[in-house]
Amino acid sequence: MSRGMSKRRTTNTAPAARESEATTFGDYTSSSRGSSKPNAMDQAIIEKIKDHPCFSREAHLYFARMHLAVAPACNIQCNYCNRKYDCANESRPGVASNRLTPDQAVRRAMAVASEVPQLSVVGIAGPGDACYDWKMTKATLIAIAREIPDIKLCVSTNGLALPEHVDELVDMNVGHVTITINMVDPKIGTKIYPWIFYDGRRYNGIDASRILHERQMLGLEMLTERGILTKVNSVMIPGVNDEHLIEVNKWVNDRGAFMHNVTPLISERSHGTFYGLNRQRCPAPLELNALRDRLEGATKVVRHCRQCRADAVGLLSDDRASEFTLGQLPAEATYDSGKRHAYRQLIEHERRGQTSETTDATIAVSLARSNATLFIAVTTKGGGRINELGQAKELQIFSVCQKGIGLIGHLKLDPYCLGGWGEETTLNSIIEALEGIDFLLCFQIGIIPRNKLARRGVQATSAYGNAYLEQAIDALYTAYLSRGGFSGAS
Ligand SMILES: C[S@@+](CC[C@H](N)C(=O)[O-])C[C@H]1O[C@@H](n2cnc3c(N)ncnc32)[C@H](O)[C@@H]1O
Ligand code: SF4
Ligand code: SF4
Repeated sequence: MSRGMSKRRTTNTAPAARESEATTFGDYTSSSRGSSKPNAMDQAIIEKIKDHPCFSREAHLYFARMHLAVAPACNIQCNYCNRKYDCANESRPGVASNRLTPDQAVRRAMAVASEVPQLSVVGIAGPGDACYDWKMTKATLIAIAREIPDIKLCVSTNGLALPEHVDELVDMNVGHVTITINMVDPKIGTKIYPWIFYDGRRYNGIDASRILHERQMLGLEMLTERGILTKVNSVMIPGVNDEHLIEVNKWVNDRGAFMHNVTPLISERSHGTFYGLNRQRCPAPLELNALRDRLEGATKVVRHCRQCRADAVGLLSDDRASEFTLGQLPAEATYDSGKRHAYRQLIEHERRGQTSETTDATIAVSLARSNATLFIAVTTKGGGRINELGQAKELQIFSVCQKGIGLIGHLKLDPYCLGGWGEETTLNSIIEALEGIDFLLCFQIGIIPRNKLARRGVQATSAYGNAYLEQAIDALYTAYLSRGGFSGAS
């Protein structure tokens, strides 16, 4: 695996799942821990998150977001960010193929809302900072709310300019905000932020980090007081803030953050960032997973974030931004709500189906007695099913143990290697990415790739093709336990 996943064959290593309350709106599908019905959470909050793909793990299977890249300016510098570097094939936060004016953004949103039935959220996640580039953000959000009244609005910010806009966010009915908080100790901040621009002047060093920290905490407290759900993003930077994020988690938990989304640093020399040029390493997936497992408290831990581009469109696992570039938009902006409304009706039915099938499958797991933890990769392009026909754009990685099923993360596969399982380069790239994984569940797989994977210790099977992910993982785990461990793939 490209970012260093080590091989696991243990039966009682640290479980990936937390023992906290679990609902299908949290990070884990419940198993032996009890009900998967959503009554463990306040109904008003469920209403706010149930169709927000980033604030609910379950919702990301069914609902889509779009980012409008209207806010290019930023008031701080992070050592991992370079918004000038864009590769259309690359999915990374802070990059966007085109920066949009508010008018262009509204036209794009109306086109997407007419064509993408799953769309439920429009957000501004840069490419700079939504609260600093406030005029652009505000003009865009007001127009979107007018043209697509039933859409949820969302913004992402580093927090420095957040406090002065909190009341306007409330007035504009922005229900969800993300703040990136990478430290609560300004000394650590000096290793992440070389400067900030605040109150008409530039600050460097410890002063910059101290001001940023104070503003972030104030902004979070203000949002909590006003009932806006806040997700805190933290970038895990090994050797800089990895251990410190436990402390960050406590602070944001105490200030009412709804979710904590620890994401891995993305850093390559070609990005031209300070970290990239200085060879700062990125965390390995299992390292990230271990840190997420250590986060305590009421704040939910996010495991399904895709670290999207500033112009992303669609389901988190199936980006459709290339279908809605500026050049493809109709000159006249019109919005037809028909597809979205029809989809919402269908989805209620689909959700009920998944809940009952998943519950049936989890009962079987609860009967088994074992400490085994398995790491399982699945190919999917959305809808919560194993449904990708051999052309995996990404793999989702789950752990399963007696406590339940946890999404560890996802691995994007090389976009130049998408020809299908039969091609040598594709296969090698997939095998490389699966280092440390016990099973691969896919829609179909030939004998040659299956054997190649087996030689690397990965048992591949298409026996669960088109099944719901959690149901398939539960069934596989039960079968694995019943035959007493590894004994060849089906
Ligand atoms: C591009 S920023 C835009 C919003 C806002 N300026 C902020 O920083 O929160 C969106 C998210 O991408 C993250 N990000 C940017 N570059 C990154 C990188 N190289 N690795 C990991 N996360 C990154 C930021 O930390 C932030 O959480
Ligand atoms: S605050 Fe956001 S946009 Fe600004 S430099 Fe940091 S990551 Fe990039
Ligand atoms: S970056 Fe993460 S939180 Fe933001 S839209 Fe993508 S999945 Fe959601």
